[in-house]
Amino acid sequence: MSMIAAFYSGKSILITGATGFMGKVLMEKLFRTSPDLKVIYILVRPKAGQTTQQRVFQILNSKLFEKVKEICPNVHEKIRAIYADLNQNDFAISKEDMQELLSCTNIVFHCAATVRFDDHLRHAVQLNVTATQQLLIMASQMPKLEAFIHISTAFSNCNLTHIDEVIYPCPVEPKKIIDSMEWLDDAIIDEITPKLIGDRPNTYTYTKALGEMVVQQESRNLNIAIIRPSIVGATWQEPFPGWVDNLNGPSGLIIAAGKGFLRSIRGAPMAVADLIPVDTVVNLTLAVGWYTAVHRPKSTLIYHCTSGNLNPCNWGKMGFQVLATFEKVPLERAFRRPNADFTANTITSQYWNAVSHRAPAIIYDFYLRLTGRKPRMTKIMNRLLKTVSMIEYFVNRSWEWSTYNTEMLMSELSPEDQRVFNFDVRQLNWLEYIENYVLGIKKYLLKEDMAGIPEAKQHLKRLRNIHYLFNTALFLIAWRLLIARSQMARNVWFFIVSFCYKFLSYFRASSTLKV
Ligand SMILES: CCCCCCCCCCCCCCCCCCCC(=O)SCCNC(=O)CCNC(=O)[C@H](O)C(C)(C)COP(=O)(O)OP(=O)(O)OC[C@H]1O[C@@H](n2cnc3c(N)ncnc32)[C@H](O)[C@@H]1OP(=O)(O)O
Ligand SMILES: NC(=O)C1=CN([C@@H]2O[C@H](COP(=O)(O)OP(=O)(O)OC[C@H]3O[C@@H](n4cnc5c(N)ncnc54)[C@H](OP(=O)(O)O)[C@@H]3O)[C@@H](O)[C@H]2O)C=CC1
Repeated sequence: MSMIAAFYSGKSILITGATGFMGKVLMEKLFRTSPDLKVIYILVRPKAGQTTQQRVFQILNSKLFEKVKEICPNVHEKIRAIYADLNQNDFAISKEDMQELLSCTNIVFHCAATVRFDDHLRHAVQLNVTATQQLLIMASQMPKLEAFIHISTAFSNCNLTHIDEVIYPCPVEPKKIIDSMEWLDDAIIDEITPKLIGDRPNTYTYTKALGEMVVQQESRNLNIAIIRPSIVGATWQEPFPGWVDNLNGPSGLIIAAGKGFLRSIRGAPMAVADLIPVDTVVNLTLAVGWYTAVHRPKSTLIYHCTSGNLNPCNWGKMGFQVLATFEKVPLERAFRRPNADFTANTITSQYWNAVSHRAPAIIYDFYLRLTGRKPRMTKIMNRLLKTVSMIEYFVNRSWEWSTYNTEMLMSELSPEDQRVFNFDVRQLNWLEYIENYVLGIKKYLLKEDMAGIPEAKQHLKRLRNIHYLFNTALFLIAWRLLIARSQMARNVWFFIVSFCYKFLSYFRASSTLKV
């Protein structure tokens, strides 16, 4: 019997960010392994025209929850969706709901965050810092609380190269930042943002670091742990391999490469691609919840959920395997044949941006205009290049995260728990994982039918022929222009033509002689 699964039985669990990528997988695993848990409270806001109930209904009826519904048929009754907006005071939770949350919750998993790299500092502070502070204040009023697990990111200290499982202070106190966001106007915040984030690349990593400081400062006598995952990718094993449902991290760029939009990224092929499957993060999170509640460590422990130091993969290898998979299972309606690379040189990268990204987009838009349609490729390409510029920081460097606490926890688990809540990334086969990731993107994210693969391959063949035709035409035009303008080119042309003529005459003469 799994001790961790048994621990969650009968428990009331509060999850923030349950509608997000990680939150959904966390809920799924909890229901699948501990179907006897009492209730999962989730804080949900209405979104995109859907009420909170409709959103929950959609999640429970998704492919991800298929297995859960077999194991725990009354899963609908065990989820309590509570209307909440983490940007509001007291999260806009009603008095009755708040009372229930405060009096019943045993474990809190705080996953909600804004993960946008370009979010305005005010908004990123509100969600990643102030909301964390408010949730901790709420947690301190929960008499039955056994553990509070905060999800941070391994990149909260990405300004360092070696990162230990400790909280590193930021120069300005989070409380001062929170206060200042209340009275500074947007223009001033824009001006001071680069100074505040310092040598971090964006507001996301900065506010996640502030969030950790808040956790430390507001911890009081709570049992708290922090988990720092690196770049979270599709599922490795559970509930099935390759599940993913959003464009964050590598997923959007893998699609862009598969569709043939993305041809080159300025990145170091040998830099460590510190990906971590989402089910691995969730397994560690649940194990940490159990350990924190049962063993009550004296201080707040931080757990790095990373792959680089135990089982490293690099960007070059990852890119190669992504392309190899697209050879076998191409995406439908690609713009060009998938062919992308990491290039460490800035000038080469700018060259490829002009030749392989911008120029084809301009040419295609020109073609759309000619055929009476609305141009759109330049806009798509600008968006893609913006995304690429934002991730460049992360694909040009390698980090070393110590994993002392994570390894300690692994050794504390029973063999059964090590199997059911496996977070040993040393067992991961990267080539297999990346292939499943790419297949998962095709199936679960793009919802493409596998029956369409032959047609997708035919389409790629047509694109290859168009590519050859286009290049030949381009060469001939360039050559024609060159010989019209340069005596030297004309001489070379004359030399080649007369050489071919002589060769053919000699060949014809020798074959006549033989007869
Ligand atoms: C060479 C071989 C190639 C093989 C592929 C290999 C890929 C390697 C990639 C490496 C990736 C490395 C990533 C490192 C990240 C490390 C960071 C630390 C990890 C974390 O802790 S947090 C999780 C990461 N967070 C994110 O990924 C969020 C990033 N997204 C953003 O910040 C914003 O969305 C972005 C990119 C700034 C765009 O903003 P904006 O222009 O305002 O656009 P919208 O967000 O409103 O979206 C508009 C439109 O674009 C679609 N979209 C959104 N994100 C992506 C994306 N990543 N890729 C492609 N398309 C994206 C979105 O759905 C919208 O579409 P519509 O159709 O609805 O308009
Ligand atoms: N994905 C990754 O690569 C990594 C993620 N992390 C961390 O993991 C955690 C989960 O990330 P992930 O699941 O990928 O992120 P998602 O963007 O998929 O999910 C974010 C969640 O936060 C919720 N949320 C955001 N704003 C509000 C709000 N105002 N009120 C209520 N809920 C809100 C979202 O709700 P809604 O659906 O309504 O928008 C969603 O459920 C985050 O803390 C992130 O920093 C760490 C490392 C890497």
